Amino acid sequence: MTHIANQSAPIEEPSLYDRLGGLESVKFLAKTLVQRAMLNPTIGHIWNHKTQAEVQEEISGFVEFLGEHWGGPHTYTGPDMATAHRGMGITEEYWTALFDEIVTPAYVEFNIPEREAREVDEFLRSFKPVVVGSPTFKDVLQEHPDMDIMEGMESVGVRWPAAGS
Ligand code: HEM
Repeated sequence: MTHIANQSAPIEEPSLYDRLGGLESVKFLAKTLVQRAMLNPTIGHIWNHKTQAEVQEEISGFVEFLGEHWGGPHTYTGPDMATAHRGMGITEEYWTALFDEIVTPAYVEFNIPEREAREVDEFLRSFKPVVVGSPTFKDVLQEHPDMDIMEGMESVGVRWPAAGS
């Protein structure tokens, strides 16, 4: 008598990526969130001077980023989140608008089950310390008109996120 029947591989939980519905769902989520962010009265201005290509690239990068973290077949090659948002001037108010007016309502509207919605929400919110609080790069320059732009805000002592945060 063998025990082969008991030795089957443990059943692997499907990834968040698959539970959300795979590539089409993640793409839809990424493009809808960015589209609504651009149209939002509180944060839309951040995209005022973005070109079509820049916005399209941002969405592709967002899909790669979410796909990689959520267990999909993606590799994100863009900048880390602090670098991507440093100098953008994202405030607490903008963050609240993003979640209260765009992200949270989307869970209900797109019938994302409670467990998946919670995982998506925890994931997105975990980036708050490296998305919120940077001054705009132009504000830093105006305060330090002789700053070497290529050396960045760090060169005039503006460190964001602050070390250890
Ligand atoms: C109010 C909050 C936010 C605003 C206004 C915002 C805005 C932006 C903008 C305008 C870009 C494009 C940068 C560029 O063209 O160089 C960008 C990049 C990006 N954002 Fe956000 N963002 C916010 C929050 C978040 C959150 C919570 C995440 C989740 C992790 C996120 C993920 C990304 C990613 C992955 C990119 C890089 C895409 C790439 O370069 O490949 N953002 N964000």
